[in-house]
Amino acid sequence: MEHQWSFGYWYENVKCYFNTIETEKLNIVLKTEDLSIGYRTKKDLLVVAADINLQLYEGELIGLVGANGIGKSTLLRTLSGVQPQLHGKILLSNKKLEEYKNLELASQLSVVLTEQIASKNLTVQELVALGRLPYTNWVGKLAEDDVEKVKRAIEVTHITDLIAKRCFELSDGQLQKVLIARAIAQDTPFIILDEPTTHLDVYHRAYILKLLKRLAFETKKTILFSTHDIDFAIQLCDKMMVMNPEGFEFGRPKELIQCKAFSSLFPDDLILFDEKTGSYKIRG
Ligand SMILES: Nc1ncnc2c1ncn2[C@@H]1O[C@H](COP(=O)(O)OP(=O)(O)OP(=O)(O)O)[C@@H](O)[C@H]1O
Repeated sequence: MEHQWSFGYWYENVKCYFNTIETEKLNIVLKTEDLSIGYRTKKDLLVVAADINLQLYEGELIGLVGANGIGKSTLLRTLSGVQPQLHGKILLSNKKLEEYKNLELASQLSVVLTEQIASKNLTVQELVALGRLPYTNWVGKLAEDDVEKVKRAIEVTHITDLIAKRCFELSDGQLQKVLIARAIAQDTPFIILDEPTTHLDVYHRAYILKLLKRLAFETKKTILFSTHDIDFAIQLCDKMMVMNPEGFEFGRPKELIQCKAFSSLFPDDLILFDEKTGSYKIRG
């Protein structure tokens, strides 16, 4: 097993872990210490991944990639507090995740997961406005600033023509954009999205990922998303996390290409990673 030196820790299961010096000036938004994720039933324990030591900084767009079933959703659900960790610590803005009260957490972290939403009877406008709930008074009345944030989120996600529709009337791709709009309206320092581009056409995949990139850069938000669009993620992300059966690799896309993180992600009988273009090609 190879080891990688990073911030004074040896990570047993990490082949490549890069965290370049300039990011040390920025605030750490999320930190995990010896995190294990998975599922506990009465009889069994399924450890999906262990020894996850991560530091995510403000203003970073981070893409999480890996093969089907490797544990991306499990990790994102654990980091969002939707399911408990098996072991280790998750610190969000220096405070343990489990110590947050619901409303306080909702002002720090917005989440777009793949689960079906319960509120499909709401109109698009109403669903996006729910993003402001952590900030409104007890009757849920929106102030001028809330209305402006909802309007802006609707505009930047290109869903203005959908606002009067009820959510059950939307296509999967349209609903995906609406959920992203709700997260943007929530205006939190940290955003987690599980496969935000799955149902989108190629133009809107690029559009949404560029929007997330701009949002991270301009508003210093930390945005972590999982994706199977590895090529786009390589082009746009500041950092990437590659999950594989041996553990994970973390760093800038260029650094990960150099340490062959993408080349060894899938069996090479069908596809090969082209380091020059940063994309997969079908074997001839
Ligand atoms: N509720 C659950 N209970 C038990 N095991 C689960 C549960 N949900 C997922 N798993 C298992 O955990 C592992 C990781 O699943 P997960 O959904 O996190 O993978 P993923 O990387 O998001 O996959 P995909 O790319 O296919 O969406 C898989 O082996 C899966 O079978």
